[in-house]
Amino acid sequence: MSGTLFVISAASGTGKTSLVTALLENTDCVEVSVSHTTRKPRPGELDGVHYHFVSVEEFMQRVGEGGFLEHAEVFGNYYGTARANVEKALAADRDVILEIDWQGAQQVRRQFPDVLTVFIVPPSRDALRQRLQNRGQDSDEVIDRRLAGALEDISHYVEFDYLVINDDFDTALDDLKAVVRAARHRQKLQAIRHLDRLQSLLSV
Ligand SMILES: Nc1ncnc2c1ncn2[C@@H]1O[C@H](COP(=O)(O)OP(=O)(O)OP(=O)(O)O)[C@@H](O)[C@H]1O
Ligand SMILES: Nc1nc2c(ncn2[C@@H]2O[C@H](COP(=O)(O)O)[C@@H](O)[C@H]2O)c(=O)[nH]1
Repeated sequence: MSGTLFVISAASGTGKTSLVTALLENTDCVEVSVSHTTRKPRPGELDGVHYHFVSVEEFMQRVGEGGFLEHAEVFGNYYGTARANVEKALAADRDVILEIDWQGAQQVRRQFPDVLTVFIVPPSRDALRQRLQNRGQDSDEVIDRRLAGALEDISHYVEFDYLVINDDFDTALDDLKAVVRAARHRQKLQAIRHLDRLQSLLSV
């Protein structure tokens, strides 16, 4: 495998989907893995695009078959990353982004020691609440539950390789792009891609 695997995590509402969407618009050779979830679609969410929306029975069957690279329960719903698509993309030298929570990130780290993990940090609790409210897709009860979960999410920041503060959107996007660019220059990957050049430079 020579593509780079990225995990991008954040407390719900911080802006990771917005940042990843903007990143994909002008970055080649990177794709985002579409997760499976038992959560019901929000208005405007499409099956196969935002998530693969499945029943609890179907989800559990896939778990039993070992079809998920990682899976977790978040806010009372199940979420998981299909193993096959990720492994295929990495083998084709494509970078893959997993937008998953800290529980999933822990599982991925154990299987892919070279994974690069990024935690997106909101500017403040008030800003996070405002973003969840402005998004207008969750009831007040769900927003309260997501804010309560945010503290647990944020307490895991120490486990991540990079922290990006999403206060000003464009600054955060630039920071995320810089992480992706730097990852592509890691010695281990560059040595594989430029082996002929390196051998020729070193030949006597
Ligand atoms: N830097 C920013 N400043 C202000 N608003 C922002 C910023 N980044 C994102 N938002 C807005 O915050 C809301 C939440 O963003 P988004 O849905 O991308 O969050 P998320 O982290 O992916 O949440 P979830 O995990 O619940 O899917 C959206 O309405 C988005 O437009
Ligand atoms: N462990 C995983 N977590 C996932 C996955 N897909 C999404 N998520 C996380 O769930 C919450 C809530 O997402 P929402 O779309 O319902 O707001 C958020 O933290 C996501 O990062 C996954 O495949 N595995």
